[in-house]
Amino acid sequence: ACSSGHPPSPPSTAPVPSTTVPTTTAPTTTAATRAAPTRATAARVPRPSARARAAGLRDVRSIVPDAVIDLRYATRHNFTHVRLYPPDARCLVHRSLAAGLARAAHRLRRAGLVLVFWDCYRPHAVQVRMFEVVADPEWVARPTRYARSHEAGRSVDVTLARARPGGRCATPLISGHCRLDMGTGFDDFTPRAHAYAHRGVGAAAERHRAILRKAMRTGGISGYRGEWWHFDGPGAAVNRPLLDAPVR
Ligand SMILES: C[C@@H](N)C(=O)N[C@H](C)C(=O)O
Ligand SMILES: [Zn+2]
Repeated sequence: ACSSGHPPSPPSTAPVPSTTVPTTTAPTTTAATRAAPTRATAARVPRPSARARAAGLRDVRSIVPDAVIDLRYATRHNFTHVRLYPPDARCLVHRSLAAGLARAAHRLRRAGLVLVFWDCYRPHAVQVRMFEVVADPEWVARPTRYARSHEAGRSVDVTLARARPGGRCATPLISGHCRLDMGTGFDDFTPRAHAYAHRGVGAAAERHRAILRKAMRTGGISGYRGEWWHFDGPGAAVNRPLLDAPVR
């Protein structure tokens, strides 16, 4: 469930310099619809805009340096088929998610895995547009007068990839990593996307979903039963004033 607000603000910062690693994309995507995901580096991450900082938002790369950033809503490769964010959008999360994400990423790292971020803070106007396309609160939170969940920067959409894979990828390569099989792609709004779905979800995918949930839970971040990729940080369900922060 989510919230309400203002349209995304105009750009206020220069594009974020980050390491862009060539990627092999899923066969169904094309260069025209898919921006290259970026892999966070240990290099200094530029500060988010003043408005984002005032809202308590941080660039996730300053929290999880090895995160793979694949913001689908900054491309047309998403369920709306429209680019909803500027191409240089960043993954911004509220500071209340920082410790939990760092902890989850640490646990995954020890297993040779990295977090891939599909979505983070989401401006209210984008939530409104999404709900116009899929008006089903099970899949897209209904916008209200308040900021919650993604609109408050307190929820993330994530998947897993294996770092430094040896050999070929059975699943698409992303920034030199093999994405793990999770049973469905992002925003697959079918029953197979339910976090605990069994029918039509392979044994490996079920295992991978459980690994992701467990790591996030270690960081106090709860999975949403309705979508295996959606996770809520502390206080995500609380109604808060709408944020007026740009996504870059
Ligand atoms: C749209 C999907 N990625 C998502 O985040 N859904 C939840 C329910 C939301 O909109 O908050
Ligand atoms: Zn989500």
